[in-house]
Amino acid sequence: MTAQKGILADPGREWIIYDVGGSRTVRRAWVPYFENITAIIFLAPISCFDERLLEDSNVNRLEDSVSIWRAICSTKLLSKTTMICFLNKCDILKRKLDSGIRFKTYVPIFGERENSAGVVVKFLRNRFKDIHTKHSPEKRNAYIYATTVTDTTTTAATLTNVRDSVLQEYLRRADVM
Ligand SMILES: Nc1nc2c(ncn2[C@@H]2O[C@H](COP(=O)(O)OP(=O)(O)OP(=O)(O)O)[C@@H](O)[C@H]2O)c(=O)[nH]1
Repeated sequence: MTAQKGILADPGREWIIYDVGGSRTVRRAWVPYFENITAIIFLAPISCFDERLLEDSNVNRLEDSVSIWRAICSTKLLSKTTMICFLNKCDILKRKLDSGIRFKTYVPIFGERENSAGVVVKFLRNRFKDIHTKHSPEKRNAYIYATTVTDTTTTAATLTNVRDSVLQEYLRRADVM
């Protein structure tokens, strides 16, 4: 795990940003170390729907992201943490779908829906949201964004929304307590 101090769309206020990539085992192992953190931004690379993990060729990469998201959402230590999910690499997803690769070949429950980026993103947004609702130990909101983080202009706008969502959630909880 690498840690980096940074400013997240909020001059004057520091955030500690942790990058917790790595192998499948490492990705799951960090969860208990994040008790009491304010928010998690989970990046799910949704363009990987037709790829398999390097470390385990039996596992689809999108399904791996779904299962880690489920594990994070259901972790009791993180029950007060605001969950933010970036459905990332939308540009690569669009390129793949436009080239004729069928999403339903890899995700059969997608069924006969239209094979377009908009429809796939909507489907995945609902899937990630449903998992969050079903598995959260306590009632809370999830903030799910479709992103292409290499597009720095739209990502700056998304991060401003994220900051506002985190603040609103923080204030809402302070009010409730
Ligand atoms: N086109 C595109 N490239 C991206 C996007 N997000 C990250 N990348 C690139 O993808 C490469 C891998 O970066 P990450 O995805 O952050 O790294 P990672 O988590 O170790 O790798 P993955 O498991 O492949 O996601 C880098 O070259 C990034 O610049 C995106 O939304 N669109």
